[in-house]
Amino acid sequence: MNLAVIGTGYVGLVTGVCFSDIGHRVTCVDKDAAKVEKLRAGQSPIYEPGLEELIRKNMNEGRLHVTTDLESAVEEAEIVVLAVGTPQSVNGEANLQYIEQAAREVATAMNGYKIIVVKSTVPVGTNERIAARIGGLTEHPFDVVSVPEFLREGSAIKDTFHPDRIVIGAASREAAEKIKELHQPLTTKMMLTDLRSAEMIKYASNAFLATKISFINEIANLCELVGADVAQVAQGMGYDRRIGDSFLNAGVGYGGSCFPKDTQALIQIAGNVNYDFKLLRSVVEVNKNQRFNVFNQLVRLLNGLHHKTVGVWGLSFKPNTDDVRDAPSLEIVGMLLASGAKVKIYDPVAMERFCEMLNDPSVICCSSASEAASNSDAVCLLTEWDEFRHLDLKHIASLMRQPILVDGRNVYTAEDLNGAGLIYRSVGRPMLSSPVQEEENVSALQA
Ligand SMILES: NC(=O)c1ccc[n+]([C@@H]2O[C@H](COP(=O)([O-])OP(=O)(O)OC[C@H]3O[C@@H](n4cnc5c(N)ncnc54)[C@H](O)[C@@H]3O)[C@@H](O)[C@H]2O)c1
Ligand SMILES: O=c1ccn([C@@H]2O[C@H](COP(=O)(O)OP(=O)(O)O[C@H]3O[C@H](CO)[C@@H](O)[C@H](O)[C@H]3O)[C@@H](O)[C@H]2O)c(=O)[nH]1
Repeated sequence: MNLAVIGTGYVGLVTGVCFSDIGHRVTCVDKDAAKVEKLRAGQSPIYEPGLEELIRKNMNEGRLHVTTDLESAVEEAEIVVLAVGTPQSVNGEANLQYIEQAAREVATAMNGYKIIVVKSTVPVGTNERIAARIGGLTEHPFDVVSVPEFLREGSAIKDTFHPDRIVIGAASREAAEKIKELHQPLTTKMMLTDLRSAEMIKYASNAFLATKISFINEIANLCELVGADVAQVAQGMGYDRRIGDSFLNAGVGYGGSCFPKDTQALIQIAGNVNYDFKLLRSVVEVNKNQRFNVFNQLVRLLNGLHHKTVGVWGLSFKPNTDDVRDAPSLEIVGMLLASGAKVKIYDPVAMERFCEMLNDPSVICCSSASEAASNSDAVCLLTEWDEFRHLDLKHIASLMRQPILVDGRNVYTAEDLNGAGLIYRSVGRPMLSSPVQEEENVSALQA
């Protein structure tokens, strides 16, 4: 089949690559000419393990094309996939200007029947509105089908080639069956539903996962007060198949381009029909506060931050991506700088994007975790990149002015810390900080 994919962000690009890899002819369209040029040179505009290789393979084999020419791509396609951004507006609602613009452009480029697949995350009722808009601009027949995307950044390829499920929302049974056929090589776990339910499934899924994270973060905060270990608690809970063991990692809270904006958007969707989604409002509030925990620990341990040097390990909102959209690191580094600390940052891939987004020249960029720790009064770990798991902590402690490590992602075990000489704090695991050992570490420091 011939597909046009509009938007080459995470979703558009990975979708385009996936469908070309299973044998379709795909043209990815983006209005950002620099992105298109980069892609044409075989370079991925985003860091995602395995993506660049797949882009090159499918381009070389002639199935994947990239262009800024939306009109020609739509003319040639039987299926047009909309995968443009739906960022957060100032009032929390999803900003639909890009999807509306893309729908208008697709409508005016149509030259015959098309199935228009909406993969962008859009509020309930949007697919119907898009259909009405397109219908007002073209004489040609078409169907709009909602196929929400569930991929995770950092594991986007695996999630797309082996999805847990494909949700297909449509008013036309025929169009839904066509889209089902398209996904058949990827999975048999497909659900056909109406447009509004498909739109709601996406928001409800993200809101539920965000709820799990805020729940375990609250349990972590409680564990600290009562002397229990949240990692043990999560493990014990996870054995219950009704609960499941995923999304129970306590830490600095969720970030990224999806959970923060989609939880806010669902609160707004509810608000628009006079429903107060109390639970979700609390989830968001708990998440906001969770980012302060690491900061407060540093203030306590260092007796204030003025003229102190703090190393920061990990900046992307999660490992295996260079995405820093709504990353907890942005807020935490901002607070450290505002409190008068000197901040030394390190991330294996997200340095450039982070610095662009933070836009504060006083931050010190380092090329390794040990460089960020050198002569620092404390280090805080904000993203659990694999390379941080394999550091020689004793050596790290020896480089620091004060051997203080605040682990915002519960990366290290008691065994890792044994003999490292660190004053260590994590999230909801008070048992890991042995007061006797720490007193010895502090005395050694004062001597
Ligand atoms: N990022 C994720 O992991 C993820 C996962 C699931 C769902 N989603 C949803 O998918 C959608 C896309 O997210 P993203 O992160 O891939 O987007 P993004 O914002 O990173 O990229 C969107 C791209 O679309 C392009 N674009 C915008 N309007 C265009 C137009 N009229 N013509 C051509 N190109 C146009 C932009 O230039 C940009 O490159 C959002 O609704 C998001 O909520 C994202
Ligand atoms: O136990 C956990 C799991 C995740 N996180 C954090 O939650 C955020 C989101 O992580 P994850 O869900 O793995 O990444 P995303 O790429 O944002 O993917 C989410 O958002 C996408 C966009 O809507 C959806 O498609 C995915 O299904 C959904 O998992 C990150 O900051 C993680 O650090 C935790 O703090 N604890």
